[in-house]
Formats: sequence, structure tokens, C-alpha cells
Amino acid sequence: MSLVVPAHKRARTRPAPPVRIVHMGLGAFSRSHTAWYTAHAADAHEWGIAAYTGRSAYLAEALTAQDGLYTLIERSAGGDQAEVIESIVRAHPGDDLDSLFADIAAVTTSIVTLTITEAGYRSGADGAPDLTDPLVVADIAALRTLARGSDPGTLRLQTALGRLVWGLELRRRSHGTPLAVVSCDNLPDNGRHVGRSVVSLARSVLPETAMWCEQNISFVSSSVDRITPRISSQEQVALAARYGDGVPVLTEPFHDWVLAGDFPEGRPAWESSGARFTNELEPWEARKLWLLNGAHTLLACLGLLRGHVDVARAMADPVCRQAVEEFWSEAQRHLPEDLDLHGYRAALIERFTNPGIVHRLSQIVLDTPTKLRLRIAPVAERERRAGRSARGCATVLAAWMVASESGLAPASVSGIEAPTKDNSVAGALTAVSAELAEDFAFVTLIEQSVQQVKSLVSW
Ligand SMILES: NC(=O)c1ccc[n+]([C@@H]2O[C@H](COP(=O)([O-])OP(=O)(O)OC[C@H]3O[C@@H](n4cnc5c(N)ncnc54)[C@H](O)[C@@H]3O)[C@@H](O)[C@H]2O)c1
Ligand SMILES: O=P(O)(O)OC[C@@H](O)[C@@H](O)[C@H](O)[C@H](O)CO
Repeated sequence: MSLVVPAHKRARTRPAPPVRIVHMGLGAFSRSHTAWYTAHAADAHEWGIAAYTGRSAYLAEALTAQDGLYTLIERSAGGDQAEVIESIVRAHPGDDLDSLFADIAAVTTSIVTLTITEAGYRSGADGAPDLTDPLVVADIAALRTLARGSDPGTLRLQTALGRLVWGLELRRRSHGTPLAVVSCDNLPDNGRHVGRSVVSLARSVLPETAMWCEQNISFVSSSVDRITPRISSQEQVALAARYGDGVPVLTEPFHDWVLAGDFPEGRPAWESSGARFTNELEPWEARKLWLLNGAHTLLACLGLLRGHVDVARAMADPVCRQAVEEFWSEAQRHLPEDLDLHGYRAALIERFTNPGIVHRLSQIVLDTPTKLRLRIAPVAERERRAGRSARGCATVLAAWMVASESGLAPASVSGIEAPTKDNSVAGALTAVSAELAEDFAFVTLIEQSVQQVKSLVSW
């Protein structure tokens, strides 16, 4: 991808902080959230970030040309607030593996943060690395060769977690200083998820590393929240002209970050920029993942079927809005009441209808099957176990099935078969929840919902 607008020359007004955080998955969100929290911490001058994209060089090159600096624009109905964020000190393309390994292994590095997307974890339905995924299989083979002493430069580890495992192995070999790994992706118990995946990837090929990780790496879970859509080229050109920045980030004013876990080598004073630390992350995480991300997944499937292009327009459609409210009411029954659920729902409606934030449904619909498994299935399973119909969840699943049949949403995850004509609903549900796929009454309800959704499709 070439630069939409040329990167702009920028210069720091104060010395860059020393690199003590390595970020994998540099994108819009990491720059509106993790880098923002770090830049706003009271001790920001002590914490610099070396950030790596997934693969592409585009953003890394543009940021490097701007000395790591970029403009963050908070947009609300009241207008824009812009500021320059200084916490990213170096930006690298994701395949600059030698630098990545050196950064993870550096004794000065205390934290690795991740925004590699839900699909980037390459997990199977049980949460462990998906051993049917060709990239996971290739990385295990590559790690085995590396473990035997081959040159890391000649073998290109391809998955984020494969790369993380090798970086941790080099850290273990060179000094063994502990580290915190913080997931900032929209996955439940994301820290434990990374921990299990890293240890399980390492176990078969680098057993000593697996054991060392269990004892020395603190896998921190976190619930992250800030709606930061990918901006269109047109918007990027307009913002570049206004703010003199080739790679600005546009986000909403709202932000939240709740973390659970230890930081053996210290951390920025993120609480001074509003982050919260807790021993009980699960309720906060479920509130956010089910109500916000679950509704986004619903709006993506149903909204696209109804001919909408973005969240705000889908929310303005009474059919989509009613489906969201019904799903929310089901989810809310399984969340602690003291989390101000009414206030959170009201705030979500305002955030989803922010006229300045164009959040494209085509972006949100990516990887839908994984998201349904993590955001809709847990609510549906709880509702069914409580003896209720889970009609709101059935509508979400039916909308996905119709959208995937129409080519608007992905049908399968990690090679699991898409709906088939003869046994479509139960077959498709297998990708989302084995428990639901065996629930005859729920499968029947989805079959009815599919017909209902088809009658709502507008084309
Ligand atoms: N954008 C948001 O509003 C938002 C809010 C909360 C959480 N998040 C989390 O952050 C993630 C990234 O969001 P974003 O808006 O920055 O997206 P983005 O597309 O701007 O950046 C994603 C980054 O992840 C990398 N990546 C993509 N697929 C990957 C893969 N399979 N393996 C490894 N790396 C991969 C990309 O190369 C890029 O560096 C989301 O998937 C979500 O889990 C995003
Ligand atoms: O790809 P997803 O579904 O995890 O994310 C799409 C949006 O729901 C997400 O980016 C939200 O805007 C974000 O999670 C808000 O904090």
C-alpha cells in the first residue's frame, strides 16, 4: 500500500523516552489507546514504545518519517480536539524480525503489548493454537528448526504468537529477566488466552521455554474500549491537510482500560491517565464484549443485510435498533447489576450514533464467526440453561447465516465448514458453540429467525 498522503516532517520538542514497551499490531487502535494512555501517564518521559505492524511497512514508514509522532483527533458532536502523541519512539514493519526479537529480549524492555486482532491469535474453538491452521503448523516447524540452532534470519516466523515465543526464548537465553505481556484485543480473559497459547506453542518444541514462561512471564488481561474506526482515504487527505500529518488517527472522546495482572519489571503510571487496575476483570470485560462488541457484530450482519454502511446508520434503523435492544436485554441478565448497565447502554447508544465517527460495517464484519463464539454464544448458552428462548441471540446468529449466504459476512472460521444446504443451521452453529448446535429447540428457533431475517433484507 502506498501512502495516501506524504508523511509530514515532524520534530520532537523534548527528548524521546527510552524504549521499555514493545507493541505488536501497530494500527489505529494501539495509537488511540495504549500509546495515548502511555503518553498521558505522569511518568511518560520514562516509557517509550517500539511498535511493530502485523506485516505491512506502510504505517511504519510513515511514522518513522514523522519521528514516531502523529496527531490524535478526538471527534464528538461538539467538534474536534487534536493533540500530538509522542510515546511511540520507533515504528517497524512486522517482518523486521531481527529488531523485534532484539527488542523483546532486551533487558530494558519491561512490557510487551498486543493488538493483533482476535483472528491473529489463531486459536481453535478450545482457545488453544489451531493445529489445523497452516501458519500455526509452519511456525511450530520453524520454532523446532530454530531450537536446533538455525539462523533466525533464514526462517520467517509468520504468526504473532510464534514470533513472541521466539523473542521470549531469546530473552530467557540472554538474561531471563521477567516481563509482562498485556493483550489489548477484544477477547475474554485475553491475558490467560495469550499465556495458554504461548506455553502450548512452546511446549512441544521448546519445553524449557514453556516452563520458563509459566514462571517468569506475567500474562496481563485487559478490557480495552475506544471506538477507533479505520478512516477512509478521503478523510485521511482532509485530516492531513488540516493537521499536517500523513497518518492521523480519528477516535471518539470516550476511553476506558481495565487491567488485571502483575508487572514484574514495572509499568507506566497508567492509572494517572485513567486506567483502572482490578483483581476482578471478568464482569467489566463481559459488559464491554457483550454489550458493545456483541452489538457491533449484530449491527454488522443485520445492518449490511438492511443496506446500511456504517454503525450510526444501522442504529438509526428501528429494525436493527430493536434487535440490539433485545440482545442487550438478554446479555444484561447475566451481568452484575452494580455495573451501571442502564447507564452503559445509554452511553453506547450515544457513542454508536456519534455523527463524527463513521464506523464501517464492512470493517466490523471481518472474522464474524470468531466474534460470535466469544460474544453471542456465551449469552445464548446462559439464556438456554436458564430455560429461556434466547430469541435475541438467535436473531444475531440468523443474521450472520443469511449474511454469510449472501457473501456479506465470512462463513467459516479456521477451516470449519460454512452452512450447508441440507443441515445449514446446526452445521454453522458448530463453528460457534457445540452446546448450541446440539440444542434442538434453539436450532429450530434459528431456522425460524433465518426466515424472518430474510423477510427483512432490503434489496
Ligand atoms: N479499533 C477499535 O476501535 C478497537 C477497539 C478496541 C479493541 N480493538 C482491538 O484492536 C485490534 C486492532 O484494531 P485496529 O483498529 O488497530 O486495527 P488495524 O487494522 O488498524 O491494526 C491491526 C494491527 O494488527 C495487525 N494484524 C492484523 N491481522 C493480524 C494477524 N492475523 N496477525 C498479526 N497481526 C495482525 C495489523 O497488521 C495491524 O498492525 C482489534 O482487532 C481489536 O481486537 C480495536
Ligand atoms: O473487530 P471487533 O469486532 O473486535 O471490533 C470492531 C469494533 O466492535 C471495535 O473496534 C470497537 O469499536 C471497540 O472494541 C470499542 O472499544
